[in-house]
This record gives sequence, C-alpha cells and structure tokens, in this order.
Amino acid sequence: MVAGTVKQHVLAGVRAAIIDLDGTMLDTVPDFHVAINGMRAEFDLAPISAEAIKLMVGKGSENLIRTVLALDFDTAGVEQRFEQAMDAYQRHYLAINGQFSTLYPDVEAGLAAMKAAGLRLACVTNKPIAFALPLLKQKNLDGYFEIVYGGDSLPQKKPHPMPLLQVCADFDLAPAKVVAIGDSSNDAQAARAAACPVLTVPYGYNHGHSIHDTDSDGIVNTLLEAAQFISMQN
Ligand SMILES: O=C(O)COP(=O)(O)O
Ligand SMILES: [Mg+2]
Repeated sequence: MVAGTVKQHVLAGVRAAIIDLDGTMLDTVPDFHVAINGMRAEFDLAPISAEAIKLMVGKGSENLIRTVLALDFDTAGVEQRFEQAMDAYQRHYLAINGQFSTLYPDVEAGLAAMKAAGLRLACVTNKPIAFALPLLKQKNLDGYFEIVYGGDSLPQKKPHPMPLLQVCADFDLAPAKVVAIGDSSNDAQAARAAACPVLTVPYGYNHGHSIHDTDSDGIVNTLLEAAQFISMQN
C-alpha cells in the first residue's frame, strides 16, 4: 500500500479519532536522545546516536530503558540498574521535555480540520502521562483533545487494545466509529484488536520496519490528509 492510499469505506460513519503522539504529531527523538544520553552519562556509559534511539521508541519508557541498558549489560545487569536508570531518565526527560521536539507538517491543520468536521479527539500514547500532558500543552495541542491516555494511565498499553477501547467507552461510540491514527505497528495492532479502523503515517518510528509492511486501512501522508479522507466519507 502506498502513501495516500486508503480503504475509504472503513471511514464511513467515523465520529472520533484517536491520535498517537510520538512519531505522529511530534518528532520527539531529539528529546529522547538528550534524556537517554543524560542517563547514560550518570552510569559512565558512552552516548548513543539518535538513529539508534529511533529504533527503540514505541513501547513505552520501561521497554526503552531496558533496551538501552541491554546494549551494555546482561539481563541480570539490566535489572540491577533498572530502577536507578529509570529515575535518572525521567529526571533528564522532564528537564528538557519538548525543548528539542518539533511538530510534523500539517499536524495543527489536520487536528483543526478534524474538529471542524465534528470529530471528537483523543490522544493515546505509550509515553508516560507525566511527559505527555506538559508536552501537548507546550506545543499548543492540548486544546484539541477531550481525553489523553499515557502508557501508564491504564493497566495495559498499546499494542494492547485497552486504551483504545477505553476511549470508545468514554465517547460511547462503537469501535467501528473511532479511527486510530499512528506511526507504528503498536498503533495498528491495538486498533485491529479493538476493531477500530486504522490509518498510519509513513514519517515516524516503526522499529526500523517500513510502515508499508504494517497491516492498516491506509497510509496518509499527513494528519491533514487523514482529515480529508475522513471528511469525504462523512
Ligand atoms: O513513548 C513511546 O514509547 C511511544 O509513544 P507513542 O505511543 O506516542 O508513539
Ligand atoms: Mg508513535
């Protein structure tokens, strides 16, 4: 499936959208890069590249920290240092949250177009909620969302369907009426498991895999293009 190709019939009747954060609205890898290397410096570990970190983002902070530590330590070594590393990482991340991150093209225009089309909006991210809320506010995106769930807001995070199903319940809408939009297989798998239609963007982080290999209902170049496809069917 090429970018800009969408199975448009699945968007008929859509009343709400669930938007992912990292890799979909904001290019946050530069923030991750600074925070991870700040943590690594405290452990006397050499800095790693932003490209390496890009491959590790998507499955929440715990997974990220374990993956980063595993570059230098065996499983027991990772677990021994995990708690201290998480503390250091969170401290570094909160100190710079948003400072090096940028919006992708047409994010605001896309969210505004979805709102104008009468869609209700939720943000579901695997980022901890304590990082996600101030970041959305700083980038002037918070006003678009009625609901924000972070990776630690509920007992399960994406690719589990729980946060998506929770949004459907909150909005009192059947999953078929709530489209999920994200940059990675986590978003697509969560949506498939929840029975929500799902669109992906090709510019984010997908664990080093092409988004074209991820099962979705279509790839959109921007959130604005997503809004246009949804509007055409409603
Ligand atoms: O922080 C992560 O692991 C990824 O966050 P996302 O779900 O917003 O892409
Ligand atoms: Mg993402």
